[in-house]
Amino acid sequence: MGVVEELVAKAGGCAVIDGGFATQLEALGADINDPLWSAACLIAKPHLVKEVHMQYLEAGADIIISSSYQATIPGFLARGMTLDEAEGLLRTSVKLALEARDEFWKSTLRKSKPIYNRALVAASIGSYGAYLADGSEYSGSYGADITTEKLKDFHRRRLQVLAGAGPDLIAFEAIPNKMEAQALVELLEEENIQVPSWICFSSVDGKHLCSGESFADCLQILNASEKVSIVGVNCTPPQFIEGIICELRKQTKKAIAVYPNSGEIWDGRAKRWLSAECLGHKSFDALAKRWQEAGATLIGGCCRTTPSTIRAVSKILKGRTGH
Ligand SMILES: C[S+](C)CC[C@H](N)C(=O)O
Ligand SMILES: N[C@@H](CCS)C(=O)O
Ligand SMILES: [Zn+2]
Repeated sequence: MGVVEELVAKAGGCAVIDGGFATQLEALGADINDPLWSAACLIAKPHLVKEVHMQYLEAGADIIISSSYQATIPGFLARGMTLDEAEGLLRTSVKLALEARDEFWKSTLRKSKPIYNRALVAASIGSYGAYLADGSEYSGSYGADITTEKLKDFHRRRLQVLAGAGPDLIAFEAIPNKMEAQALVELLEEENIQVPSWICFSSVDGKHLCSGESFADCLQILNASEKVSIVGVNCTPPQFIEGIICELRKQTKKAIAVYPNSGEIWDGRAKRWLSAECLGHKSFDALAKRWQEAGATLIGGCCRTTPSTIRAVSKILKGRTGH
């Protein structure tokens, strides 16, 4: 059994992923209005990065995702760093998550009735659109010049460095189009990455990827790869998740991960969240139960969800929680 299957089994059939990372850094006072977004904290506020990981572990997350979503080598070079420094910061993102996991696990083992699982650390890799810092992870429009080869070149070194930093998983997050899915699958093969991966898409209509392309077409690409253990969606409004799980279930036998955002909408130009009516009478955790029943085995939250959200999700999915 692989590490993920083992964790899912230990968690009683559904593992809990953490919640919004960048937005929780912001809630703790970090300024992430920056082209590097949350990765700016790797330079300026690494202690806050670790604190957010700790908050999600305490809330009951079985999987924590590193702070590297928008941490890229070209992004750090544009900040005036050397290549060594840029690669060092990528490693630091994984190191901070591993340290938080290990410290939290050690403290848990000292308790007489441990209620937690030893969490896994997923190294985050955001899309090319995240690096562009213009909200294009929600449009999937990368322009006519972008090719699969260019996307592979963009992702290659970061993937090598993060995979070598000792995470349990690689989490490709908010992938908005089919070309990028193809590039990632080819890259995992070319680099012969041994760390299991998930590829999660973003959607703004609940029926297609953000680009308008079909889940069925993308799943065909992912199904052909043994390097991709888990498929799913993240940073997508919660009201669309149940329908997407049903669609994914038809298209794949791989495990399904879902970690939607709060339903608020990101204004990529103004760089702020706009409120939206979306949950109706249902709470996020009540929806999480339905996502489990629909067939997702890894469930958490993305932007604007918080440790309280994850505590409630953990409680409803496992009947137990942190404090
Ligand atoms: C998931 S979105 C809210 C991330 C932020 C975006 N890449 C930006 O920098 O504007
Ligand atoms: N893991 C990232 C995803 C952003 S869409 C975060 O939560 O900040
Ligand atoms: Zn998000």
